[in-house]
Amino acid sequence: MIRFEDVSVTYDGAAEPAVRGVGFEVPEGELVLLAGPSGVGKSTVLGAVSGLVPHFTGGTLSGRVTVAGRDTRTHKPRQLADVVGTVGQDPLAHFVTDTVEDELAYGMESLGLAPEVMRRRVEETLDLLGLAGLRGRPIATLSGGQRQRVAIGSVLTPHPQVLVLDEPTSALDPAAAEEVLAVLQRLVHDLGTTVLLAEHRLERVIQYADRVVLLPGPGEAPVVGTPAEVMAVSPVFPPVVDLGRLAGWSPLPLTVRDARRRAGDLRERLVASAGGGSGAPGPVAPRGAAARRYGPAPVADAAPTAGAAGRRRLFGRRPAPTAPTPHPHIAEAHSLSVRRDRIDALRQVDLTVTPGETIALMGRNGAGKSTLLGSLVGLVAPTAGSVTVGGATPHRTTPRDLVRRVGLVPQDPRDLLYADTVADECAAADRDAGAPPGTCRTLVSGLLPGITDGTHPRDLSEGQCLALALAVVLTARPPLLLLDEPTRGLDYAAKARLVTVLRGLAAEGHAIVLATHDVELAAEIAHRVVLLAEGEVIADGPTAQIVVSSPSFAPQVTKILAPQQWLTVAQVREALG
Ligand SMILES: Nc1ncnc2c1ncn2[C@@H]1O[C@H](COP(=O)(O)OP(=O)(O)OP(=O)(O)O)[C@@H](O)[C@H]1O
Ligand SMILES: Nc1ncnc2c1ncn2[C@@H]1O[C@H](COP(=O)(O)OP(=O)(O)OP(=O)(O)O)[C@@H](O)[C@H]1O
Repeated sequence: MIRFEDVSVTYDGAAEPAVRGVGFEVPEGELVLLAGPSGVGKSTVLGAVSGLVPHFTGGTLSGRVTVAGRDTRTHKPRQLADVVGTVGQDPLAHFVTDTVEDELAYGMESLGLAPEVMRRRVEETLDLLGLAGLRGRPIATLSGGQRQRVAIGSVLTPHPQVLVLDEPTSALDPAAAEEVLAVLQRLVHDLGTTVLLAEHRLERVIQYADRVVLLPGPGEAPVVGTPAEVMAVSPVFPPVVDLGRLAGWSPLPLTVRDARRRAGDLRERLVASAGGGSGAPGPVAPRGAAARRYGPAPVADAAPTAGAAGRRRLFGRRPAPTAPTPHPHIAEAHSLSVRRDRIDALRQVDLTVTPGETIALMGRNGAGKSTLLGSLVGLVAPTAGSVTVGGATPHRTTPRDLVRRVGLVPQDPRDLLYADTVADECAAADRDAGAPPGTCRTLVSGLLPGITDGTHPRDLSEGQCLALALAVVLTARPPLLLLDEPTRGLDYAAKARLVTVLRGLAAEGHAIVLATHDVELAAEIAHRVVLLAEGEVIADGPTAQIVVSSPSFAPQVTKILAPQQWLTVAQVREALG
């Protein structure tokens, strides 16, 4: 159904092709996962299927791409629209109408479908994607995940033969991601739809893939095979594979279920090695007041078989006793309520943030995470209650004053980027922060190598764009750092580097609050998880305690090794010595 023959794409002005010598085929009725590191060319490959590359992006495409027999170089995207439905990485760029219902109908209207068919399919899709409650809402008022669901719904309604999806679950909460992937699988199985999907969070998608096309590195030819074959050699792999490699399991398990069946011996080895040694490198306990409140391991909940030393391994180092320095809270919210239009986005939220602690805000799409971050940075004013950051009231503080207290990397990192080149953006960030020249650029390269100075931020891949926005904000080293979904578009290696940078900042006393659906990231880095539901805080406590007890928010390693309570592969590796 989709065929690539020796395809190379070179963007205008680029010294090297973005992808080179790509050849693979996707048969009708298969779900194929396109995987590979950030910036390796996944979106470029997807764009070549829908015709956006090169018709909209410019550049030259050599070789041949055909979809349902049509050559995408000689057919413009509009001439492929009856066959291919595409969702890009930026849902906002995708929308043509103003409301949810209109958006779901738009693609069908352009294809001239009968009104009764349109009506039925809109209703079906609203139900399938859990959008019924939002049907009349203006798209501009939706949360990030709600928008992503609408974008996916709008390409499903015309029932295209081919779906091309770029990180379709990047803004979705874990349960919503599972629902969307189950819907896609049903289309593949029941209607014979062909799906080509790029995704970084392989732990979410690998079990749905019939085959994987891996782009291992820039300009390298793809590796094509079954998920198990490709995962055995891939430079990007989910925690379940990482754990399988560590434990020497063969064949490698790809799902939590398969791994659990193999995990008996590993659990025994972990019990046997729990006798001695030092603590494990989990989220390192914060200093000062936060350490007193959240650092010590939650002893009562620790694994019954692991003993005291083991418990220390599971939950991170017990903090060294510190003098009781009076650390003021860097941010506080008291009975904070925010009403947006007619929506109660936050209800009576109480939150304190202490220097040195890293907090993960988690919860369903639309739960109020971005609104809470927006309140802390003055973008959203409280309807009732109060919020302060560094003693100031954010929405009444001038931006100049506020940047010394708090920095936000927003859900769409492009909102932060204004300059025409990466170099100019970095120079401006250094100037604004009063940092030595080169500070921002060093951070960019440290997070994601391979970004060139002269590139226009608009032309960066999703992960590259995020790395730049992160670097711009990190250059100012704000005492309170807010990150909204900071791992979209980032591969596992870039995520690990981000974790290192953030741990360093936390160790120096910066407070970090991140809104994330990435349970693996929360397990790696957060001392504390605050769970929101419908604008209310429904849980607030040490990460291990909150995520272990939740089927939605538990990371893969926790699920595999339960009832022992491990969070990350790094902890297991350390424990095995
Ligand atoms: N329109 C464009 N003009 C110039 N260069 C571009 C353009 N689009 C992408 N690039 C470059 O091509 C390379 C591949 O980008 P692409 O977006 O295809 O990667 P990706 O694998 O999808 O990345 P990510 O995982 O971060 O989304 C990157 O180096 C990027 O900077
Ligand atoms: N500008 C706005 N006008 C009206 N309602 C809004 C606006 N922005 C957000 N909302 C609504 O407020 C609620 C909270 O949205 P918010 O963006 O804070 O959620 P979130 O937890 O960050 O979601 P996601 O995980 O999808 O990013 C949602 O119901 C959303 O639809």
